[in-house]
Amino acid sequence: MQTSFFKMHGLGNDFVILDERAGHLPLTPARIAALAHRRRGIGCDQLVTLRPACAEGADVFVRFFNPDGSEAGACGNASRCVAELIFRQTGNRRPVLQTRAGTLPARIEADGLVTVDMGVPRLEWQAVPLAVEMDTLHLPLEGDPAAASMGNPHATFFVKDFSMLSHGHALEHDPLFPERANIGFARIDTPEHMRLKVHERGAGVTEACGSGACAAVVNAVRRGLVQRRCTVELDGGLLQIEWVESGPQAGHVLMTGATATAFEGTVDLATYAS
Ligand SMILES: N[C@@H](CCC[C@H](N)C(=O)O)C(=O)O
Repeated sequence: MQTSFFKMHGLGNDFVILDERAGHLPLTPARIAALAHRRRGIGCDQLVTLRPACAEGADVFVRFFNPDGSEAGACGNASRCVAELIFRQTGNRRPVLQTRAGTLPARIEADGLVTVDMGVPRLEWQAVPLAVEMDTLHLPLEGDPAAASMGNPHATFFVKDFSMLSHGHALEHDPLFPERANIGFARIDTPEHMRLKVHERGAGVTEACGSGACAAVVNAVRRGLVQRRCTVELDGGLLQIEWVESGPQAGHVLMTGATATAFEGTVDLATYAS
């Protein structure tokens, strides 16, 4: 079964994008993991599928899968890549993406960067989710992280260096996080600039994590460490994040950055584990 795909990335956070708008593909967690494998498959941080939208005003329904086969409610960089793809296919500079985490309006900027409105962060312990009732601004873990949901669960540690990165896997699986969590390590350089590395749930350390950047800025603002507009420097490049204070988008988190297409191809799904 020959299926065409796009290979795109946002700051080196890379995606295989499969189009299911003309019919569902036989994708299982095992097949997704096989396709995402770096040596035996196409290789990606997330596999993304496009289906016809059913939410009013949305152009496409987007789903995100980690290389371990698990599904994520949100993926910021993949959302920006899909917005860019829809723009290329339709000329629409303001595509709207339906995701499990909500309907996300996007915008292709005049300079080619792509902005996605990631919606309003959820800060209640049940929404992250956390295992028991607690203050999401101070989790009872060594290093005093804060938690937030951007449609997927994040914990942010504020650090002086990145020596804790190797603890990412153990922290992802900490019993505090019943659905596991993406673990960010943020070094605050100035109130307008932070350096961030993220161990992603189901994927490991990636070159960039868009939802992780949004969560890090939200948590840093809550701690009084940065301004609501902040540049986040990831291994793969820069994201501009704004947690909007007032106006019609008040409370929403906007993320702007570059996207790129690496290549397009076809793959025979039948040759991958079902
Ligand atoms: N790369 C992402 C996040 C992908 C999903 C994440 N690993 C999860 O399981 O929640 C991004 O750019 O946001």
